[in-house]
Amino acid sequence: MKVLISDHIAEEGKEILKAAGLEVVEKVGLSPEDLKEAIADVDAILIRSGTKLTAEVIAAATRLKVIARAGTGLDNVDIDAANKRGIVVMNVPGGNTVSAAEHTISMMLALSRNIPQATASMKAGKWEKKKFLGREVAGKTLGIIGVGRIGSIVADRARGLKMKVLAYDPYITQETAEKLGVELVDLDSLLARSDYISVHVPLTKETKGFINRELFAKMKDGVMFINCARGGIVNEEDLYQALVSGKVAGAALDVFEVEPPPKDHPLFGLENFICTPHLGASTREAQKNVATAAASQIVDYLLHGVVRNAVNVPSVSADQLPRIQPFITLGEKIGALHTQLADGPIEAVSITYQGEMADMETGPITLAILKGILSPVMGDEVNYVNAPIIARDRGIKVTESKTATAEDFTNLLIVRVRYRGGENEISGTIFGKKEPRIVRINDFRLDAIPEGHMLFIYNEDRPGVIGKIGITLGEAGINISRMHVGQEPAQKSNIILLTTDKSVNGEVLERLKKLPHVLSARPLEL
Ligand SMILES: NC(=O)C1=CN([C@@H]2O[C@H](COP(=O)(O)OP(=O)(O)OC[C@H]3O[C@@H](n4cnc5c(N)ncnc54)[C@H](O)[C@@H]3O)[C@@H](O)[C@H]2O)C=CC1
Ligand SMILES: O=C(O)CCC(=O)C(=O)O
Repeated sequence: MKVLISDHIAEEGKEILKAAGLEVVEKVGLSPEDLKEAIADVDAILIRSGTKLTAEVIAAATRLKVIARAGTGLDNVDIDAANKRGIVVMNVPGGNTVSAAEHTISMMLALSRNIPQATASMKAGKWEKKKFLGREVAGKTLGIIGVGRIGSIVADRARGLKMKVLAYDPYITQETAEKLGVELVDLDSLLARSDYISVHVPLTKETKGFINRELFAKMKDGVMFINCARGGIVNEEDLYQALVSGKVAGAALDVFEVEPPPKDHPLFGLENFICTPHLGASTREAQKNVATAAASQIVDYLLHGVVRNAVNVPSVSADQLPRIQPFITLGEKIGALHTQLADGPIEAVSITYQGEMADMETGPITLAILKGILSPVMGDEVNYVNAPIIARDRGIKVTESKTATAEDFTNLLIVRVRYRGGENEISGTIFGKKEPRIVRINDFRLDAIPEGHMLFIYNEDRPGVIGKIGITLGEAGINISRMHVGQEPAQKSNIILLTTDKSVNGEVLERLKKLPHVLSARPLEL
């Protein structure tokens, strides 16, 4: 499988991809047309903020399965277009948080002490000591808009600098604010009371153009303003006016509405404006973190089907992942088994998580079950992203429930499927730490490893049936590697699950079906 790297990514990330046996193609700085060509035959793309994955580019990516962002923001990716194509979009939230927060603090201090301006002045041969009179941050008030991952680290560092920190974030609780040592206030109070204001919200429909003329007017005279979050949150024209009028004494931007901004951007002409070219995450540490995490996520998804940090699929947290991964495999196998056992189109799926599973993140397991159900019919067209959409479009009703106890097992996954004309129930568990087992099919108890070419036989419980099946397969040169027999004494019937070295079909299958006391035989691929 092939991975396209279209932005500058730390070497450590590339090494992870190569070590996993993936072909790595590196093409940085492509035009949209060249990107469309380069993305056409890759299975994954690894990007930062430079690559614009528009709907048009995504439409050209006929093999693409995963977009991984070595960083947080995904505003350069058309996620709706990816959803429609069943492409998993992943990011690495948190990997560059400290770097972005430190950059914000650097911007605040650089603004306060005129460091960029003084550097430029000295390099121009001047010694303008008087001109660059600064201000201390100690004892001043910093207003943080959006106290998530980055905003809260900025708050922590600012408190270390002896600043008073106000926060506006309608989505955090008073308790969280207290833990962070910030005073949670409404937006107007923050604007009116802060000497410095720093924005740390995501760019959304709600926050686009959020910091505008009206808000600047409500700020303290001589406030200093910093945006290291996303361009577009601040109206750049309104910021320009506020800087020219002196309402805002200084502003620092790391991010712009259009990146890179036009060379003649009006803000560049202002002495009290400083900027960096989206450098918040550009540290060795952050780049190593995000590149290795994004690369591992690509490997996990392409090679093991495990989704981490996906924005369009419920993610599994890193601490839950080792626990949940075997259940994802089990869920997918049970789903695929159901479709192959159903004698008509599937109408409803009812999933019960029992025992220790009940307190896991079960969302990804449900997705895996749906993917398993749809895969035998749709092949590669279905994945963890589009499985619930396809299921819904096909009128498959999905319900989930959880119970803390699980009969004789520590964990039990019970999937009941109603198809037109009947119902089947399959239960599975994980033995040890990661061995998936099918432990019940309808009323039959068994202990089957769900993998490879299998044969499902339903027969009357009479002596000699198993021997005849073995002989029939042996004569056809088919080797049996495992056999599981489940008994239903009340009905005097058995099910036999065989694992074979080849798939069983055609004439051999017909001969098996005609054996005395064999009621049905069907091949399964798991
Ligand atoms: N300059 C750079 O290189 C980097 C920039 N970023 C950007 O930094 C920003 C923050 O990132 P994180 O802290 O990781 O995000 P986060 O999701 O952890 O935090 C965002 C916070 O904003 C709050 N929020 C959302 N809408 C709001 C609104 N209308 N008003 C007030 N608060 C609101 C949320 O409740 C949340 O607490 C994002 O825009 C991200 O794209 C992230 C990494 C590097
Ligand atoms: O990759 C970068 O340099 C930008 C990082 C960023 O903005 C993000 O992670 O959201």
